[in-house]
Amino acid sequence: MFRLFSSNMAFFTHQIQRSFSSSVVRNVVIKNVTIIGGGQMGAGIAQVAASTGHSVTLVDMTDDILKKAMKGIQGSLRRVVKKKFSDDPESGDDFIQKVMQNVSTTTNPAAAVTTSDLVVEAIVENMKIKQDLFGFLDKMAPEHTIFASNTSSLPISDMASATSRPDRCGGLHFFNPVPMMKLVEVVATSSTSPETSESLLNFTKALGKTPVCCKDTPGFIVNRLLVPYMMEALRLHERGHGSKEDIDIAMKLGAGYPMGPFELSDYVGLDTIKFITDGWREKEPDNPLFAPSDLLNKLVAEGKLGKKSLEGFYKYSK
Ligand SMILES: CCCCCCCC(=O)CC(=O)SCCNC(=O)CCNC(=O)[C@H](O)C(C)(C)COP(=O)(O)OP(=O)(O)OC[C@H]1O[C@@H](n2cnc3c(N)ncnc32)[C@H](O)[C@@H]1OP(=O)(O)O
Ligand SMILES: NC(=O)C1=CN([C@@H]2O[C@H](COP(=O)(O)OP(=O)(O)OC[C@H]3O[C@@H](n4cnc5c(N)ncnc54)[C@H](O)[C@@H]3O)[C@@H](O)[C@H]2O)C=CC1
Repeated sequence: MFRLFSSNMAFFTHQIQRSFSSSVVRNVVIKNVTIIGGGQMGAGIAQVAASTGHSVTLVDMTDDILKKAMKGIQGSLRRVVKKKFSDDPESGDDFIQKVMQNVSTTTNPAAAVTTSDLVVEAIVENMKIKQDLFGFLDKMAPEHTIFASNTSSLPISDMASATSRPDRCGGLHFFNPVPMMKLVEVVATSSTSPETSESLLNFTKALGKTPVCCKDTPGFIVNRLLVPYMMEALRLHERGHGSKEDIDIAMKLGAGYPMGPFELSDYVGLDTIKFITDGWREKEPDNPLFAPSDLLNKLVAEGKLGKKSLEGFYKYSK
């Protein structure tokens, strides 16, 4: 009887402590956000976080890249306010100014994380480089800081294993273009604590996005379906069964997609798609969904990476 009572007491005490500690964690509102990588995704995430009142530090390797990122954010904000403040352009200008004031830039990641509540990693899709970054930042960031990766395809748990805080690591997978796309996949590994997941979910809602919860499986939900579709479109074209233009028109007008698979691949970046499929093929060499494409390999080898290099499947002007 006593044993039952004491184990019940222990259970209730644990529950009380748990609800107390999780409510404390829940009350930590993410305010200071550090974004590592100011490319197309990092700049977009910085823009949305700054637009929703967060204090953002954007980190990249050179000042020139950061200048380009800030210019991109300003250009994208202009497109947003043109719609949002269509009958009040002065308020639109004020909004842009306020948002830009919420973003600072640096090439020093160690300094950038010292007051950070959340770090969002959006650098190149390479596990070794991401692990090195996570391991380094782990030593620099405060105890409470949550680390999130925007990876398209790599296991979050492998990045978390480079840190001493796997319970405070998770995935925040945004979609391109970040200011327009409503979804964020919130990824929990088997080590991610419920409090971390909840903080990440709350953060995505504060950004005005719709989160879905994902397990730490290859491609989460969207890319596990989108990447095989895109590779199948490539193979269809390589077999000579359709021009890229016709395949794009077909999927837009026949399936209601806003972009066809070749347009979307150029938009995302052919190097990123190659990184993803090469990585998945290494793990599942016999899976025909991840079979290589000569055309994709050739374009990437030629530096034709899509819209960002002004040529991929199609040509683009600045
Ligand atoms: C291949 C799969 C492999 C996956 C590999 C990894 C990738 C990932 O991990 C996950 C991903 O992100 S997958 C990609 C997800 N994104 C998509 O599917 C985008 C599909 N496209 C669209 O939704 C529209 O074309 C879109 C919204 C982009 C543009 O809309 P429209 O087609 O109507 O064309 P526009 O005339 O250019 O734009 C209309 C208005 O939208 C606003 N806008 C667009 N881009 C913007 C941006 N970047 N910033 C701010 N506002 C923007 C804008 O109001 C624009 O009007 P204008 O400014 O007057 O042009
Ligand atoms: N392109 C897309 O549509 C999407 C990409 N992603 C993922 O987001 C991540 C970034 O992708 P993108 O923005 O497209 O790439 P990107 O090539 O446009 O930008 C990457 C940026 O990271 C910087 N960088 C690289 N290593 C760094 C380091 N150690 N420290 C600081 N900065 C560093 C680069 O200088 C570059 O500016 C990748 O993991 C990708 O898989 C996720 C969703 C969509």
